[in-house]
Amino acid sequence: MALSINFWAEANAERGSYSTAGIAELITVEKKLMAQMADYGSVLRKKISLMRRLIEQPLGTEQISKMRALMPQIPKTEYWNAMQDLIHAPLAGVQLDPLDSLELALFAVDKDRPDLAEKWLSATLSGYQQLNPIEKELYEVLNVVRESQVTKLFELCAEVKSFQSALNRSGMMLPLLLVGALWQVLFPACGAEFYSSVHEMTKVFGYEQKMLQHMQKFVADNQSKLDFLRARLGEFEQERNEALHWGTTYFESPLNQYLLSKRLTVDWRRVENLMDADTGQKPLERLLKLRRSPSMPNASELEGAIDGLLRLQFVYRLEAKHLAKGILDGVNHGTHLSPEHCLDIARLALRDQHPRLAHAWLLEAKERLPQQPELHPQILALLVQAKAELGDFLGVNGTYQELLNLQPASEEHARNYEQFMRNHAGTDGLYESKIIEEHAPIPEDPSQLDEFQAYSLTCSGHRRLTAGEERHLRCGYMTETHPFLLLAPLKAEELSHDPLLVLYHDVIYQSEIDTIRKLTTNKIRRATVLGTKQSVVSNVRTSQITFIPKTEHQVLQTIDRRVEDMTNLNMDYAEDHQFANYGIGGHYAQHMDWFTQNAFDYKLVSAPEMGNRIATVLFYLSDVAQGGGTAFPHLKQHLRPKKYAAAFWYNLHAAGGGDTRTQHGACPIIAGSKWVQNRWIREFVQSDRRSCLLWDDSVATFGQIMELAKQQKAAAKKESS
Ligand SMILES: O=C(O)CCC(=O)C(=O)O
Ligand SMILES: [Fe+2]
Repeated sequence: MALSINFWAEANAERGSYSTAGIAELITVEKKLMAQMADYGSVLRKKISLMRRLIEQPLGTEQISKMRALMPQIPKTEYWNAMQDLIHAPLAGVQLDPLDSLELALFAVDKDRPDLAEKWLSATLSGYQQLNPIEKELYEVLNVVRESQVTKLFELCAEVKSFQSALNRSGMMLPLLLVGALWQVLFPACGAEFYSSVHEMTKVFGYEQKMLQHMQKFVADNQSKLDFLRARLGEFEQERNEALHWGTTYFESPLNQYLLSKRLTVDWRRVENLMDADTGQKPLERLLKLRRSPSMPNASELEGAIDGLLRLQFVYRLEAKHLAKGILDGVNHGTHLSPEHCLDIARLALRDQHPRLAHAWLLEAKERLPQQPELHPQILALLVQAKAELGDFLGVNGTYQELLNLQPASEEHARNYEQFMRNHAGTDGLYESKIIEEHAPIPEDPSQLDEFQAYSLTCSGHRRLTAGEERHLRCGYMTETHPFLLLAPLKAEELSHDPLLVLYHDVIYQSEIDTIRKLTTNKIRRATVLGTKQSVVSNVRTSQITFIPKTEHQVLQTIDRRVEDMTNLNMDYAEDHQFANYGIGGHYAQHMDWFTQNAFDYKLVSAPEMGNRIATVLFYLSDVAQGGGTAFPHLKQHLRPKKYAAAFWYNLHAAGGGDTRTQHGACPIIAGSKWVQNRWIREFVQSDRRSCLLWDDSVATFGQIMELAKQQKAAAKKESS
């Protein structure tokens, strides 16, 4: 262009006026000029077509696919390290593309650093605002950076920040949201069984919060995509309606021709690209990563949760109708169960030989049928089974009728009903109705109780000492075992004389508990019990435990000195400190702490040279909102967990044999979380502390015990005189 203007200027300057020759010359010049222009035009056309190709090209797909192919080759750790460094980098002087800043912001969100995420989101926004309109549109169409999304992310960061500070305030697990950096620490390799520990549950509860955020992001991304598509749809429809309205004259307008071709080329391509885009892929990947983490409860843990619920129901004789409304032992927890929940629980109850409980849950499921009518046949089919097991044959008959009315075409129901009628043909019971109680009646004669029943009834308070039996027990201050106790006597409450069971109050301090909580963080694992030949995970004991040697912290040695005062036993011969946490439904069924000969034979006992567990001291490191006591069925004692208290009992007879009357169990937790510490003191060498009897007092007759008491009394009298 510059060339042609100069040309004209030069021509005019030289000639000054237009002569014929001048005009002829001018025409030649004009021809040259035209040729130049044609050239220019072709250059321009080329440029335009190039630009069009550039614009119409599916944006960067080739490069993206090449990059994607390269991605797996990039060493992940280096990439993460680089990102890690970058998110902390100061912003001054850094001019990043908004896409890059957004990537860093998301990385920071992933690392639970909402503060850093906010910094990078601000950079994203300012970068975005500096884009020209075409670039902005490009970003929008590609759905990579949108102002509205960035704003939403800002809100998310603020939410995460307030959630974190709320957790800090409530003293719950602090690193709940620090998913990225603490991934390894938080996801122990053995996997966590969340129902067995509230501690674990608070952790996965935190992960669920993250999952919700990913889901929100997924919905938001797809929403933006749909919003864009819906807007285009509206525009296209409107243009088509106009065209239809005008008929063929519509295409006579070059403008309309242009609009239609533009739509069919560029606009539709954009729409296709967007429809084809993997919107929400990233949040989906993050969600999947969380869901696949070993901490996530799996089907067996779901069963464990139901198992825990059924245990609570059985042990505390709770009613399904209350449980389904969220009322646990009189306390309303504000939860409501659906027919499907009730059915799931009933199915497991039936499988685990709790037909009474199954029956009650099925009635609850039936009551709620309007919510999920499609479950009706399944409920009735299970009800038939439960009623049959409980001998309510008239009920079975009626339920079959209901089922056949509901699904008259079902050959299976007809076959089962026929079979049932054949089996019971001619029996009177078929027409007898039976009232089914949710819980079996409590036998009047305690000798009829099996061990689990006795333990359960002790937990629920149905089995306890009479006032007469309690009369002999004493409370008081203990000062004997150490001179120091004269200054700070131990508050002791006697719960049983023989075997000795004492509850000490205020024998551990909050500062010690705080240290213990720090020592046990991330160490607790699902507890096992001794099987016949090995230690096994079992529903008999659903807690999480860890052992810590006393050398690990001064506080453990201080506690042991106190235990020595409480028991007058030599703490050199004690096992490592055991800490346990029980979650909702968590329990430890009736057991004895002492080892059987079998356990010694199979070498299941650690440090067997120290002998058997002569005594136990059980510290309560927390209160428990509901349930979670320690039940001694033989002693008819139920100890409510009381923070700072500790129970002490001898496990062995004075002659060394295991005392079966020390059988005890940790009652299931209804609500709350229970922390305890076990000190298991071994038999060797305690002879100077608790003298061994030469005769076996475990098989002593009443007469022998009376004789012994008499001798001891006489000896004491002699000593004091
Ligand atoms: O947690 C309790 O109440 C009892 C625990 C217990 O008996 C044990 O760990 O051996
Ligand atoms: Fe125990």
